[in-house]
Amino acid sequence: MTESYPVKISNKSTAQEFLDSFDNFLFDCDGVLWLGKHLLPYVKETLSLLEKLGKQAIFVTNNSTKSRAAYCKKFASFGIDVTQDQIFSSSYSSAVYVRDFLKLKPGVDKVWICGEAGIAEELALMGYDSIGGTDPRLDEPFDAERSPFLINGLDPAVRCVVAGLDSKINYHRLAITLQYLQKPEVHFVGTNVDSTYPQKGYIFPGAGSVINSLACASGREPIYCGKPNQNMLNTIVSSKNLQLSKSCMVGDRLNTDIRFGVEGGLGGTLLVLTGIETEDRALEENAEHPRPKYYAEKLGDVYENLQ
Ligand SMILES: C[C@H](OP(=O)(O)O)C(=O)O
Ligand SMILES: [Mg+2]
Repeated sequence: MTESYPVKISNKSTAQEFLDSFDNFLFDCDGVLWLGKHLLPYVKETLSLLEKLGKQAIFVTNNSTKSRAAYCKKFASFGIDVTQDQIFSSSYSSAVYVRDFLKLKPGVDKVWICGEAGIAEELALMGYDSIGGTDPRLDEPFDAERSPFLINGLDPAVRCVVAGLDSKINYHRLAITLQYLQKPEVHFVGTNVDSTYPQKGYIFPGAGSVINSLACASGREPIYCGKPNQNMLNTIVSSKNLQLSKSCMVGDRLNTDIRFGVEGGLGGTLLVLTGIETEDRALEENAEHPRPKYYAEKLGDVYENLQ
């Protein structure tokens, strides 16, 4: 099926056509709604407009640093009311994978985390004990003769490593995570493949860059649970009973968000240029990623062009 040429949302008629085409909007977060602590222009107004029109908003982030509950608090800090069941984070989809696909036994099998608090929190909600992660002893400089994670021996109950974005990544965390990955019976799960992470005025290394270093050292490839993995979309579609043709994925990255929407058979996709991608990339034909159906300078252009 040939892709239609991407339509830029830049006036009233394209904005109205876009809104009228869908009932459900799946929003990526980093690079679409916000850049770190900075809410992007007219995001709040756009979400309010969708609510007024009776449209459904769902939030789908590859960022595993927070749990869904912590994301509710982040939305609230911007004055946006969101319930936990509207949020699907890669910390949650990774915990679902551990529970439903790996079928680890809660209270018996443990998880070693190379990542932030969101992963441990979502695993704990499913009854799993985890070690590593934000344990402050991992902040210490690495010394094989002194690391408590080595001198006390590896935990034999660990059956899975979950790795994600970690702003406190260091050699200690990488070294101990590798010890667990050297055990073939320990599963290797990555929360998301994103090579970079957009912040206001910067692009920083993403989870994929951290996880790739573990893949290189261990010679193993992880299962990635975030976008574009369709397990994540299947979880959303079934729990929300979505009509695919009336659903649109809104993202800032072609090889995760737009691929997720196109491969998931959604009715459409919108690429916004406030995160990772550029207009040239939105328009180029590239075997690496599908083109979006729509694109816009920013999400808020949907609202602004209707005023
Ligand atoms: C950038 C990505 O988050 P998302 O854009 O999926 O919210 C991530 O945190 O790696
Ligand atoms: Mg993003």
